[in-house]
Amino acid sequence: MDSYISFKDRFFVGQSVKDIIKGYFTEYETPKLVVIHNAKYAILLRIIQIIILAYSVIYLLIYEKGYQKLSTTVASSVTLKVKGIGYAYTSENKMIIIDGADYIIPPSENNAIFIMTNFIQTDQIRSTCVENIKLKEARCKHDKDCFNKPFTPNMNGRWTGRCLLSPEANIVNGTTDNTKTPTGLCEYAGWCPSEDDLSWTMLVREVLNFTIFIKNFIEFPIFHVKHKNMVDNLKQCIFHPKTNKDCPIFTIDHIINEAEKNITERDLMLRSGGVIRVKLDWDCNLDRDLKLCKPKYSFARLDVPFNENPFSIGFNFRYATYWKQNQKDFRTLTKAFGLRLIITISGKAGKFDFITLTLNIGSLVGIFGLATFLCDIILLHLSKKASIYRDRVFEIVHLRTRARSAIALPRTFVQNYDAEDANSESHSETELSYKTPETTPVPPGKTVTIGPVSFINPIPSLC
Ligand SMILES: Nc1ncnc2c1ncn2[C@@H]1O[C@H](COP(=O)(O)OP(=O)(O)OP(=O)(O)O)[C@@H](O)[C@H]1O
Repeated sequence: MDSYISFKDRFFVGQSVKDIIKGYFTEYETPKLVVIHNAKYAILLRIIQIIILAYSVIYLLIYEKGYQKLSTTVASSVTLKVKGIGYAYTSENKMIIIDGADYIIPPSENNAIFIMTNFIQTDQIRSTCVENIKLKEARCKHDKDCFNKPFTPNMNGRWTGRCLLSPEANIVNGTTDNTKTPTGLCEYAGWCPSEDDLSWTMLVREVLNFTIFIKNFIEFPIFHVKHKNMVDNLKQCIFHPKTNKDCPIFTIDHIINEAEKNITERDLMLRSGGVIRVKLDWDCNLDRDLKLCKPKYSFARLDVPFNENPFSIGFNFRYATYWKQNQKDFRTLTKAFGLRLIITISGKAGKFDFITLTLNIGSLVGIFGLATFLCDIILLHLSKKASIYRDRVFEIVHLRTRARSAIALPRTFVQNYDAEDANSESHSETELSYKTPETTPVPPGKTVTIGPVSFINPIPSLC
């Protein structure tokens, strides 16, 4: 019995494979079109088609430059140079002049620059001295208070274990408190005296008038195009958003105003430092003259505003310069506050490309088919006589009684049939009409013969 079934199965499988192969070489499928004679739906279809056509051609092809090959890969180099003379007053009210070599630290950086706008300088020598009064852990009454103390991040040297009585340590709210046992401060060995950042800070004046030259070279490697942000006949200039847009030299005032609109915040940025992002955005149409391709400059503040009371405000760092005198080591410790400008370059370029154009036109033709799809949905599901249209569009094929049920209705029948409203619409061939593919739900792999026509496995329909 089993062997009989397996033989039968094998026979049918073999037969099916044979049918498929035979069908593959003797016939092919082509979609059948149904002409819908109905002015209302035909007009709706044409309107949708016109909208799609206008959107595709005007927006996608022309406005979005669908005919161009795009590249966002850009190789770039930036050099920055700041010029301007500033000045500051020392604690002795002496004016000192500060130039570019003083306030640009370090002299050169990659895609960034630091401009010192405020600083604290402390001349120091290697020695032993009293700890900074700001350090609570350094307060002591006896030497043992300073011995074997754990490390604290703000200590200025290695503690020697001695407690130095210090009148400063008894000052509370600006007055000396003589009621309590006099307290002292621990002694440390290291660079003395310690820096006092509550003391005199030297604000660099005239910073807002400093100018920064942003020199940018770019390349779009895909198109082998090189370009720069300087026009050929560039003369000494200062950037102005309306009158001098091509000038790559900006005042610090312009940059800080663009990056921060609040005047108090701007003032604090000059005192405590800040970080500003400078963005050069290139958008080049390589089908036009390369000279027309210019970057857009934008400035934004990156550090947290002071009014949000962040854990760490502004931007600062310390550095030291060393010298020797009478065989003794000296250094000047500088705590520098200032503006750090970070430059970012982004860009895209487009150039006419036949392959891109062909591919985009292909996609647009695909989108065009959306009009018929939308009309079909309305006609077959939302219209009053949807069931009548559905009967005409979808053929139901009964395989077992194929002679009776597998009917492909003749075209004359379709033409004579009043689909929507026999009184209001005629069926002449000149009437507005559109075509929709007709589909027949037949189980996959089955061959259906209707009169002289055979077909295999049609694509499943909307039904
Ligand atoms: N920050 C700036 N503000 C105004 N002009 C600047 C600035 N940086 C450079 N320049 C001017 O732009 C021109 C080109 O500068 P570049 O640095 O390429 O040449 P340079 O001869 O090395 O400049 P310089 O010796 O004056 O620093 C020079 O005339 C220079 O003075």
